[in-house]
Amino acid sequence: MTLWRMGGTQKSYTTNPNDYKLLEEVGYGASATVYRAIYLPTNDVIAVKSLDLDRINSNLDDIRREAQTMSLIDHPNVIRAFCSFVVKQNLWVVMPFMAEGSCLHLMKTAYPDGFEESAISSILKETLKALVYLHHHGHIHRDVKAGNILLDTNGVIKLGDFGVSACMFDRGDRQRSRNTFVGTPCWMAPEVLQPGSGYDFKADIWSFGITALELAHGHAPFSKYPPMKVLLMTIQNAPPGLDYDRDKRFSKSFKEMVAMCLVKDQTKRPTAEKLLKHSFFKQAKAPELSVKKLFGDLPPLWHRVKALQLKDAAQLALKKMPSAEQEAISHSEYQRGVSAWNFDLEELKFRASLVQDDDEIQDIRDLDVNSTSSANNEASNSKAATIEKNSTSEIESSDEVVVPSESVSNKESNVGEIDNNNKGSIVVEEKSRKETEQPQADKEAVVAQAKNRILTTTGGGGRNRQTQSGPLVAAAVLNHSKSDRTRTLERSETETSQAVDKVHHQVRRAPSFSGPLNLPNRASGNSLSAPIKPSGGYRDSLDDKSKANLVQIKGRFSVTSEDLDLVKDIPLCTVPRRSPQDTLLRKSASVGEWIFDSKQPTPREMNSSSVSVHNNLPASVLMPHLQNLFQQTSLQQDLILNLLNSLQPAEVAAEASQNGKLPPLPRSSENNGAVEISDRERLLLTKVSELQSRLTVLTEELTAEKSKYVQLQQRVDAITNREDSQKGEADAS
Ligand SMILES: Nc1ncnc2c1ncn2[C@@H]1O[C@H](COP(=O)(O)OP(=O)(O)OP(=O)(O)O)[C@@H](O)[C@H]1O
Repeated sequence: MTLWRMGGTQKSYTTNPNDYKLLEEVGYGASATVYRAIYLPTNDVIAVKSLDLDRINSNLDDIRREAQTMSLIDHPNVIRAFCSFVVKQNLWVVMPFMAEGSCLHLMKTAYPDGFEESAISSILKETLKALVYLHHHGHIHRDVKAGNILLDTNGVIKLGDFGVSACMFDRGDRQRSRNTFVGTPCWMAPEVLQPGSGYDFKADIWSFGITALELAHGHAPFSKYPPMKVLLMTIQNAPPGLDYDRDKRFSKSFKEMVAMCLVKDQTKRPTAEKLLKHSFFKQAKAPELSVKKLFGDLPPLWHRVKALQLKDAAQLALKKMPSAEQEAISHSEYQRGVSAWNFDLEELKFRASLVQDDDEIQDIRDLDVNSTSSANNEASNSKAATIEKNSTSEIESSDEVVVPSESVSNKESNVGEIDNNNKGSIVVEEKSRKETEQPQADKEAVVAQAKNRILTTTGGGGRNRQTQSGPLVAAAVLNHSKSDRTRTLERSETETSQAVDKVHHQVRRAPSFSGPLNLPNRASGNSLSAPIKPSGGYRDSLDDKSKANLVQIKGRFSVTSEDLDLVKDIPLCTVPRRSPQDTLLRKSASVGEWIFDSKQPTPREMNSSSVSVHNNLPASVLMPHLQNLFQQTSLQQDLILNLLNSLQPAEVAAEASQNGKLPPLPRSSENNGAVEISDRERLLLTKVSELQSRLTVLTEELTAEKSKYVQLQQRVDAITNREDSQKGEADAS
């Protein structure tokens, strides 16, 4: 039996599981369940964190090395492990019991809209002290968030969960600047997403800023979105912050402090030490004055946890209900943006089924851009202009799914067909890829790699099942354990994530990525080819060019399809042409009315020989392309028709007389116009074939002339040679 001494005190704990009596569950994370427990030899109340080793992908050497480093930690604001040992397939980590749980639990229980500023300043100050200490000792925490800020009944605040912490000063294969991608998406700094660029302790400052927003609003920015979306938002959007107008209840110094943390350029973020000197923290009260009162009237932690679990379970059940019922019941939830994400799920599912890997990210990019607030640069962030709520509300009210079309000729013809009131219909937006691709090339690479990282979790190293023989901070064993998550405190996030994961199911099987991520260091070669739109407000942010490219807007959907390249490869004969009559009748119709119209002929119903050219493509892939092409052709037809109709007869007659006596375009009634246009088309075709015949004849004549010329040249050469030889003979004689 091994005895371990608590840092700074004389208390010792054994590694014999029989000395511990587990009581209630007081928390659960991605890979662990935390219990209130009694240490029987002394009757001390402690916490035991039980980690499922099956879910920990880190090898034991890493754990041990981390544990050794972490065992040196001794700070009043940093939770540390007393000891740890293996029990069956679990690793038990013994640590002090923080009777009020985490700030996240507290907010979920009683402060859904966040804490008041005095409590926030105290909580953040204590957390920052922990970071100063950790950074000073060469540690990056990498998982700073409200869920890891623990409170006890006396108002003591400790930063816990070193599951993903890293030691910067380690030797060997470790680097000063980390290159592993670990953390919780909402709290992750942009540079953490940069492949290969590495990050340092400033990543914790970003997470600290996000945590500040979390405590202020009751949730982290973007927390309702699936992880991949959060990653993209973090990269693309202006940093979130406190809004000067909307967050009136918070002081200027709080807003400034947050803005200082949430600067995308990590070099411009202050160190923890410097940040601690900010006026916001100077004013902070002692936690026992400002924090203790937060949980005065609340039931014991384990009751709260139980209630939260039940609530989560109920929400989960609600989400499994059929959508109609769900929509009726969860109106308030809809307003929070959860259902808004679900709203176009089928749409996304449809798209996910037909597009390769990269397209799914484009969906999100498009939605991201649409959701971005007017805050557009970091300078604005320094003024603490928040985009977080803006983006949320934008997305809540936004169902855009963007369908890009590369048919330039379609552009103007449909501009202005805007119906903003028609929720759920489709926007077809023309985009010049060149415009967006070039300036965003780097970002694309980053996003692609980030995406690949998300979708490919690290494999674990060899896993031994030996008893740990040294003091081990809970954190140490959590490293690399975040990939296969079934439970997380933020269940709603998980559910959202699951919903989106469902969408991505046909593209690849990915685990739920809510909560901390542990992702491979190396990006795969699967690069992202689609452009990223620059940040900006949703529809208002469309620049003039984009507006000019807009084919049609209906409702909040902005549906893009990158698939028209594929369409180009499909023979035109596979596309059923609508009658001109149909064209006239339908030219104002929403694309959305037909593009997913089940009555449209399926590829099988079309010319089977043509389709067989693409028989390696499944119908689900082919169908939308054909529909797109169908649409394209129809729109082009409409455009030609409109142009022809707009021509004056005199002009047409003049043109006709100049160019080959085509009959003038008849000004006809709506009824017979289509037939007359058809005649004209036929005549034009005849004219073209005539010209082609003439061209052929002329080409033949030219060829004949050329051969004549060659023959003549040969004869001239022969004569010249003969003359030369005769002259030579004469000279010789
Ligand atoms: N010492 C403790 N005393 C009381 N409650 C605790 C303690 N440690 C953790 N908890 C509770 O358990 C929850 C989960 O713990 P922890 O964050 O360590 O698990 P995890 O698997 O690392 O979670 P995640 O990785 O999702 O953050 C915490 O959010 C907190 O509410």
